[in-house]
Amino acid sequence: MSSLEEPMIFERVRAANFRRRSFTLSSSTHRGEVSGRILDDGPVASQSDQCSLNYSYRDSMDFIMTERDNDGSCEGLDNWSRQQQGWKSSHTFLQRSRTPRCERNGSGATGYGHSFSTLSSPHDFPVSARFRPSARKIITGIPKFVKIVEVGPRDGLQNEKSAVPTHVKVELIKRLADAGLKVVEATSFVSPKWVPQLADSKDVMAGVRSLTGAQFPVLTPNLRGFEEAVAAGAREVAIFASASEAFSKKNINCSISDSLRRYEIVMEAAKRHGLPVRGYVSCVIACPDEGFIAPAKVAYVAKKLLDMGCYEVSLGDTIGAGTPGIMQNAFFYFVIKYCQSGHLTYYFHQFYFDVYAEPLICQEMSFLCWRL
Ligand SMILES: CC(C)(COP(=O)([O-])OP(=O)([O-])OC[C@H]1O[C@@H](n2cnc3c(N)ncnc32)[C@H](O)[C@@H]1OP(=O)([O-])[O-])[C@@H](O)C(=O)NCCC(=O)NCCSC(=O)C[C@@](C)(O)CC(=O)[O-]
Repeated sequence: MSSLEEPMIFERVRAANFRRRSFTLSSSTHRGEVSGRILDDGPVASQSDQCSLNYSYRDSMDFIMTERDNDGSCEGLDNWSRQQQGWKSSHTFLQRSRTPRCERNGSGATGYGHSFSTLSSPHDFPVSARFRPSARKIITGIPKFVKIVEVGPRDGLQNEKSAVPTHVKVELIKRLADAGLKVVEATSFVSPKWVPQLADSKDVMAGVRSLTGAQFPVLTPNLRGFEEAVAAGAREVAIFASASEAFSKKNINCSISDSLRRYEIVMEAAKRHGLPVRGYVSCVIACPDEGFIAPAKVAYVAKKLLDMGCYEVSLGDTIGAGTPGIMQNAFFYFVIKYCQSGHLTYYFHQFYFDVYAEPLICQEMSFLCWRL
């Protein structure tokens, strides 16, 4: 067991904070309503299946099920991806408000401090009988331990309106590590035109390079970022793709497929340097522009990242759209099914906790759901 895999008493977390409460999720965009309860010991209790989905979510699932290759590869996903080009969910969000978490000079954006109505989603669509046992197994099989990846110094500070002085960032990182966090994402080596808040990444790394007892991965969007990160002393990097085309373009100014090609190059360089690479997939449940994202798209991008060599892929619920129902139903089963050899984590934001578990943990963090 590595130092990252610290046991955490999950039952205690649940018992202390998951309050029983009722909720109703409804949508005016389609005649759907999903209702249920968040239970102390499990997620959604019931669903009223009145959803009328006007795109073939089930069909896409079946397609992938049948197209999966005998050797376990996911050529079927590639086929599906090609066939679905231009696919758009006809669903839209009902958003009570959408307030970008940051003002940026450029158009790069991932910070969506959302507060929106949760709707019945394609992910809430009841899974067919043959999926059910595995889905249950996934839910009951988690987790023996929890891995926390603290991303505040990076994801948090990238959204600050005013510049945080470098020494304050370094002190924050030190204190987070002192508090026992074993992985603290320190900064990003991205374009300062896009994220001016993290323009001091080299100096931040200089301040934390000598720290021991924790890992300090950094985000690298391209080869240039990777090389600068290595020169600054980074010993682990992360690459970040998206399951949403719109988000990919807004965040890193390229399509999903271009980003994957770019990351292949970063990965090759990382292998030469012997550096571990973590992967992110943003918008795994929903995108602020595209609406709900098909799990197949998520599976496709996650698998690509794992295949190219990421030791772990974090599934980013970027705008906090995940609900217990979504988790219980097709979504994770589906993604896991096609990333069988991989290691997946669930990346959620404080929003999730606010809604479902009180601000138990007041940091954005990744949550180790299961090990495959
Ligand atoms: C990817 C690019 C660079 C493409 O940006 P671009 O404008 O398409 O690329 P470019 O190659 O034309 O470069 C533009 C300028 O940036 C420079 N440049 C180019 N690369 C670098 C670099 N590495 N470091 C420093 N500078 C760089 C480059 O030299 C050039 O400078 P100029 O010639 O105009 O003076 C840009 O879009 C970018 O930096 N985006 C980063 C956006 C970002 O950091 N978003 C937040 C992180 S992702 C996230 O938060 C999601 C996550 C991980 O938390 C999970 C979740 O919640 O979903």
